Amino acid sequence: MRTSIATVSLSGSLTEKLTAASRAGFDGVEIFENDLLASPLTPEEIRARCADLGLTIDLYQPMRDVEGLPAEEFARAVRRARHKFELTRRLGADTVLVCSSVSPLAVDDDDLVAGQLARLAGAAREHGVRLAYEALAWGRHVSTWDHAWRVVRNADHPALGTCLDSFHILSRARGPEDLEGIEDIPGDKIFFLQLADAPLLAMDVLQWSRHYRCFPGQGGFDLAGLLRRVLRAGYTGPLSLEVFNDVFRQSEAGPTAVDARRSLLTLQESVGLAAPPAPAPPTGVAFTELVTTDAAPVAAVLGALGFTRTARHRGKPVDLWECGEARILVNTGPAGRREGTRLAAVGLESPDPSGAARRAEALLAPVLPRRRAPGDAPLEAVAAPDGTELFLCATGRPGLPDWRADFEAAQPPTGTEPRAGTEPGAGAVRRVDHLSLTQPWHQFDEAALFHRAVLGLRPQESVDVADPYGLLRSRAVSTDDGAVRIVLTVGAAPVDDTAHTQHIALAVDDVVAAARALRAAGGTLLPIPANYHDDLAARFEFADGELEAYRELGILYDRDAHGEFRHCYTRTVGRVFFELVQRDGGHRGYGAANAPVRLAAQHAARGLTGG
Ligand SMILES: O=C(O)c1ccc(O)c(O)c1
Ligand SMILES: [Mg+2]
Repeated sequence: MRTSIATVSLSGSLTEKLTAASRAGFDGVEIFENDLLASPLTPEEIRARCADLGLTIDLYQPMRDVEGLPAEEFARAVRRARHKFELTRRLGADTVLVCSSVSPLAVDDDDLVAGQLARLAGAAREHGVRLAYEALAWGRHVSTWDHAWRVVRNADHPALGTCLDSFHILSRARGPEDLEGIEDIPGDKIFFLQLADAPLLAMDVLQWSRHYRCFPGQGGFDLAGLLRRVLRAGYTGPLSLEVFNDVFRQSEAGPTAVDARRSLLTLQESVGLAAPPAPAPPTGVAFTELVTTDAAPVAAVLGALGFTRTARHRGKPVDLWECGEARILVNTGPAGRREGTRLAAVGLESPDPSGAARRAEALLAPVLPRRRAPGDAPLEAVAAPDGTELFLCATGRPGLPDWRADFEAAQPPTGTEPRAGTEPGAGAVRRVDHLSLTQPWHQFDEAALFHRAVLGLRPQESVDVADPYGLLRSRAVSTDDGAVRIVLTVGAAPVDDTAHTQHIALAVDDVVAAARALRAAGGTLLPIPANYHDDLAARFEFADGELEAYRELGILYDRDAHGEFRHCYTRTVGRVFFELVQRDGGHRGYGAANAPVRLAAQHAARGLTGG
């Protein structure tokens, strides 16, 4: 089916919006009135611009407060409407959207509304256009899809149909019973379908709609369920995104349009209207790559965590450090990169690297060159919205390129013995428990959708985390078995350095032993205030000596219905720090309850070191 996007969903000038919609692959646009009024282009020029860009204009909108009016008011409304109909014709569009009235003058009289809509439709037809009547969820008298449809049916005019808008429908639906009957509307009387999702918020519906709409799959509505009903009704018009969102209004139109199309493709896939290569969810973390201009502190932390440098890249200044199944690449080149230390790439074990890359490509993810340098193993890689490079790996799988082929065993440097003070095994790092990646503030919803749609990870609920200097939002995406867990985090505004951290959480069997071993090897743990442990003592019962060990080492504790979570943190190097995690009994969380204390402790630690 054809895809379309309302210009109100994108930022910038009308020209910028049209260009972004076209580049992202949309077939058409809805022109929002303000975008036209503010444009220096004539309607004919807008029409020509769209044609040049390969876009049709599928809708002009909105017309407001034109129905259910006293006679004199209605006569004025018809005059206004004729101007809009003519404009719509000049744009080369054939449909004008009419929102249900919010005017205090509007009368609660369905027959009057139907009669006036029929007269407006008659006038519209004289200009070669038709009217799509949409119930705003806050309409004065008409506020539900079935009410709008009843009026349209009773008006019985060929140039009058209804416009279904998923936000207005689903924001008011108490359950599937409120959607029953959509599939019985004659398909050719559904003149238009607007799609928007939204997070499930308990708030005034107008504010909710105007500020919090998001692209399908980024909120809590069952868009696929609604779309199936509309398709069953026989609707054949465009699938059009109409998203009012404060963040998108401030973000670059190009990436937003790509995010929008990815969302729509994923929705189309879920109802059988598109068939990108099937998802091949990752089965583990092959490696994490840190890029640093300051290798010594990174090596010191990794050494204290029990990692050993086992191999070096054949052609680049990249070291492989390993401990258990956890592998970390430390990249110290090329010179002139951004200062500091950051997590630049993640290798994900993929059951089908090329299939996963083809899916990513079909869902508009930037696919990176397979070889980064001559001689490198040809690895499939895509870029996440935040720029993190995601390599799709087949470690040790015969017949497929192995990233390790680029590495040769390192000569153990003299004097680096295995970490001092470790009883083998007790606190040893086993593997990566999770990665936590701070997203640019305007890409949080996009990131969650990307990881779900492109990688096949399942998003969990989003949680708010208080930071002393702001509020973070955090949302985990993971495989069902927990083999890959990524926590996406974002600050409420452009973030400072601390909020912009990334971290690697390492799974251990015994976090107390791991923390002691780290200290014995010269590592530093993030100190946690005594008040926190006093509070823990009041909330939980611990075995003798347990809490004392947590106090001493800065270990945090959490519990859910499934099990327990014990964790502590290293110092931060550049943007990166490490967490040691003991996850027992199938605990599903990430220590979100402890995050405010951790964030405050990190701010305090930064103050102390002045860095
Ligand atoms: O918020 C509004 O006014 C508005 C306008 C036009 C629409 O199609 C809509 O869904 C909402
Ligand atoms: Mg709408």
